[in-house]
Amino acid sequence: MKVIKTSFSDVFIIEPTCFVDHRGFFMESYNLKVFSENNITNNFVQDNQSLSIEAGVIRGLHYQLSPKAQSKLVRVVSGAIYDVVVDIRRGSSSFGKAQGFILSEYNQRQLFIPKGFAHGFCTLVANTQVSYKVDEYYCPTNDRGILWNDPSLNIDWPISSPILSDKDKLHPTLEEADINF
Ligand SMILES: Cc1cn([C@H]2C[C@H](O)[C@@H](COP(=O)(O)OP(=O)(O)O[C@H]3O[C@@H](C)C(=O)[C@@H](O)[C@H]3O)O2)c(=O)[nH]c1=O
Repeated sequence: MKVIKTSFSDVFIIEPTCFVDHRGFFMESYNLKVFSENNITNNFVQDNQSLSIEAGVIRGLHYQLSPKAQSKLVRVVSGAIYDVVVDIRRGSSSFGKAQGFILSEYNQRQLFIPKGFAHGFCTLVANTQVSYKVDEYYCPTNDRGILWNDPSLNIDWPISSPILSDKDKLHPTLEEADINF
């Protein structure tokens, strides 16, 4: 299992070692010891999974307000996504900066996202299932979002007319958003 740095000092790509044989493959999708050795010491308390039936579904950009902020460990069980993080920590030198990563069933890459980032993804193929661990329980009253196509974020989404939830159509821009980290 490799832990790879990104342009954000505390966002990491995790690359599990995949053992392939004539039956298929085996991999460890999570290993507490490896994470601890890399100073990722979150206590994950909930596992989530979503299915998006179509390519071109965007979910996000989501976060939970402090004290219910969540770190996330995201992976793709089937299909592929363009996974995006946005630094929303006021005072951070990278506040408002976004970065995207391809996670897929083929590269088996995972993304570790610390508290203080908004998260969203676009499905690149039909029937994409995303699974992720979080280190704080879902809290609807602290659930917040930022508009997926906020022009200030310059996110290079692979699609211009995505399929969105009603909730995700109505989020504010980062400038207007309710943020406290
Ligand atoms: C996120 C979540 C939702 N729900 C419920 C609320 C709602 O009725 C239904 C669907 O919720 P949503 O529309 O928010 O699901 P979705 O748009 O898939 O939300 C997810 O998007 C990605 C990008 C993330 O980063 C996740 O943390 C999460 O916010 O599931 C839970 O019960 N527990 C949870 O942890």
